[in-house]
Amino acid sequence: MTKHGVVIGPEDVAAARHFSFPPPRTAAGGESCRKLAAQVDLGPAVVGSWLDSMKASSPRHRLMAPVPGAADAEHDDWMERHPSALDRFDALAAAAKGKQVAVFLDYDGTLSPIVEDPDRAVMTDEMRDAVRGVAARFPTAIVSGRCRDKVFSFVRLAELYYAGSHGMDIRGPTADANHHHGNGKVYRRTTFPNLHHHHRLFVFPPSSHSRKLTVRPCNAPGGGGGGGGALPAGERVPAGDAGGVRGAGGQGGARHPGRQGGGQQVLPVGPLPLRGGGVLGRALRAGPRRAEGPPGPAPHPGPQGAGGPPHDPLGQGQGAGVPAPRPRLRRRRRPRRRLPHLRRRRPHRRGRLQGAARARARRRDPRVQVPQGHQRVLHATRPRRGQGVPAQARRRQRRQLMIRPAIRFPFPP
Ligand SMILES: O=P(O)(O)OC[C@H]1O[C@H](O[C@H]2O[C@H](CO)[C@@H](O)[C@H](O)[C@H]2O)[C@H](O)[C@@H](O)[C@@H]1O
Repeated sequence: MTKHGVVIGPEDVAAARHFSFPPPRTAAGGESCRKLAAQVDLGPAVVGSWLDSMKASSPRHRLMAPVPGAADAEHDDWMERHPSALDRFDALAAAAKGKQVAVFLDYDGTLSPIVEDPDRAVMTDEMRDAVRGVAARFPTAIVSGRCRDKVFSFVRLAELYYAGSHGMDIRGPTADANHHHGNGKVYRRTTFPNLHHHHRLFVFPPSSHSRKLTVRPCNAPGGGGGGGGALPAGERVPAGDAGGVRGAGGQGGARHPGRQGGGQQVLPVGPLPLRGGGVLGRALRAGPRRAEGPPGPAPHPGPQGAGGPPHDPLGQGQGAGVPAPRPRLRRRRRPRRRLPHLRRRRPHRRGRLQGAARARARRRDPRVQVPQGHQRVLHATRPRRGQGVPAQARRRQRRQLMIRPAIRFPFPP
C-alpha cells in the first residue's frame, strides 16, 4: 500500500554512514564470486561483465592500484561520481513523496566497517537500531555478495529481507511456520508482501551487479503507473534469471500472459479447471451471482485489508463471492398411469351377486336362475396377445366377464 505523507528523516538514513576507505585487502574479496561462478555455468562473457560491473560499483583497493597514490585519486574521483545521498536529502525526499519507498542496503562497508578478517565485519548495536527503525517505516532489504546466512548472522533482524550471493538467494520475513529456517530464522522466498500487491520483486542478472534488485509495478513497463494489480498473486520471477532486463514483464495491461523474455519469466497462476466439484465447482464456473437472492456475506477483503478494494480474481468488479446454492424444490410425483390389465389383481373372492348385479343378470337372461350363495365372481384377466380392443370395448368385456361365472349354472330344463 502506498504510504502517503511519510517523511524521511536524516536519522532514517543513518545507514549512509561512511567507513574507512580504502578497504584492507584480503584474499576473501572475490572468493565468493569465483565460487559462485564455478557453480553456475554463466559463461566467460557473463562472468567478465559481472566482475566489471562489481569493480565499477566500488573503488579499487589501495594495494591494487597500479601506481602508489593512484588509489586516493581514484577514490576522490569515485566519490565525486557517487555523492552521498545525505547531501541531496531534500531532493530525495521530494522525489519519494507519495511513492512507495523500499530501502536496499549493502552490508560490507555500509552497515559494517571494512576489516581485514571478513568474519569480524560485525555490525554495531547503534547501526542495528538504525536499520530496525528504517525497516519499521519501509520494506528494507540487505543485498550482499556474501551468502545470505552469513549476513543474517551479522544483522540478526528478522524483519528484513536478505538477498545473498549477489541477489541469487533471497528470503524475506514471514509469519508462516512452514518457512522457518533450520536455525530458527524466519524467512520467505522472493516476494515483498509489505508492498502494494501489484508490485513484485525482479532480480537483475548478475551482470548488472550494481542494480541487483528493483521493484516495479507488474503492469507498467518501466516502473510507471500504480494501477490495479493486473497479475494474480503467485506470479514471480525466479532469482538468478539470466538475461537482459527490459521493463517489468513486457506486455503492460495483459492479464495472464505466460511470458518469457526480457530477462524475466512470469508464470501465470490461476484456478485449476474444475470438472464437477459439487456445489463449489458449479458456483466457481458460473461466476458471482450476487444479484440474485438474498445478500451474501461481505466479499473477502483485498490485500490492502478491509478498507481496500475487494479481492477480485475474476476481474468482474464484484469480488469472488461464492453464492449459496438455491434450495431445490421438491417435485410432485405424477401418478403413474397403469394399464388396466397391469393393475394388481385382486385375489379371487367368493361372494354373492348382490342387489343390482343380480337383477342385471336376470335381465340378460330371464331364464337364469341364480341361486343365492353360490355365485363366483371373477375379475378381468389379462387380454391375450393380439386381442387389442379399444378401452370402451374392453370395459364392456370386463363387465361381461364379471357376470359370466354366474351363468355357469345349468339352465332350467
Ligand atoms: O556486497 P557486499 O555486502 O558489499 O559484500 C562484498 C564482499 O564483502 C566482503 O568483503 C569485503 O568486506 C570484508 C570485511 O570487511 C573485507 O575484508 C574485504 O576486503 C571486502 O572485500 C565479503 O568477504 C565478500 O565475500 C563479499 O563479496
